Amino acid sequence: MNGLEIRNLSKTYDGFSLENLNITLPSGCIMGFIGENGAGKSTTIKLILDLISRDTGEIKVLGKDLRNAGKDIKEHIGVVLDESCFPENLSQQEINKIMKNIYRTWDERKFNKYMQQFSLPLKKPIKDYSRGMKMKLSIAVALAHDSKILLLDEATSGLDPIVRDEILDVFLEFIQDERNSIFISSHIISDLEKICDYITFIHKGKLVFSEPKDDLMDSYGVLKCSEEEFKAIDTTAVKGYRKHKFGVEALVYRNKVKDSLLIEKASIEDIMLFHLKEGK
Ligand SMILES: Nc1ncnc2c1ncn2[C@@H]1O[C@H](COP(=O)(O)OP(=O)(O)OP(=O)(O)O)[C@@H](O)[C@H]1O
Repeated sequence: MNGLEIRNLSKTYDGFSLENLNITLPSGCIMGFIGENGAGKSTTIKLILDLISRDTGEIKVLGKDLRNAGKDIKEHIGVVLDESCFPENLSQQEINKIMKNIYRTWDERKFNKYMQQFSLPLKKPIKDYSRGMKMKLSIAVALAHDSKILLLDEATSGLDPIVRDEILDVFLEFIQDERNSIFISSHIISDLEKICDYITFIHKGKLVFSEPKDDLMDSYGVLKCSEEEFKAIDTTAVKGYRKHKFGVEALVYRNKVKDSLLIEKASIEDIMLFHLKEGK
């Protein structure tokens, strides 16, 4: 079964449209969701959760449309949005008590394990937490109710590199169970490159690509060459380029460029940035 399926999803706001989005996230996989500020990532995640209403299209989470799914399915969806939504005067242990009443699937032992692992204080009220501490609490809650899918909107922003690395390990551990999956938006593309199986890129509300990370990294390379060498290349081999003082840097399809030219590995960030420079 797929963790997430989106078919022909559209939503229009005054001055912005998310158009005809199609995404499939198989179980056992992590999908990174990337795009510039205002591309439509949070809108998509809110649409998936049915927090806002879609204009057209189909969305299935764990095989069900959340518009008419019962409470059961929601117990298995872990969500972290980019701001904390817990009452600020409560401590982690008070949150624990509340969650026990909200989720039949609440696993107190697991929650406490994460509280220890993330070094979160037992009694301090959340209002006195740092931003990173609030994020860690939200992630622990998302993981502690037998979630089968995590929907994460900028869940690691504001965390330092050491904590982020620790959280990425927690995510990798989570998908060891092949029934589980993760859909995560982030501007920290190097993090996504480390853990994701699929990368989905949207730009101005439109899907640019949604593909296995390894396919993207195998297909593209960064060519560094002189202007003369660049002019000699088949234009269909070039996805985007920039000129600088010493020549040209271009994102190219590896199999369309002759072997004698030096092609370096392209990062996901390169692939994203050069797609935006297409034809320039
Ligand atoms: N409730 C709303 N009413 C009108 N426009 C909205 C509303 N919510 C979002 N938008 C618009 O939708 C567009 C996409 O916003 P969204 O928050 O989905 O982007 P994003 O990709 O998550 O950006 P960021 O990386 O900055 O978080 C923006 O132009 C935003 O102004």
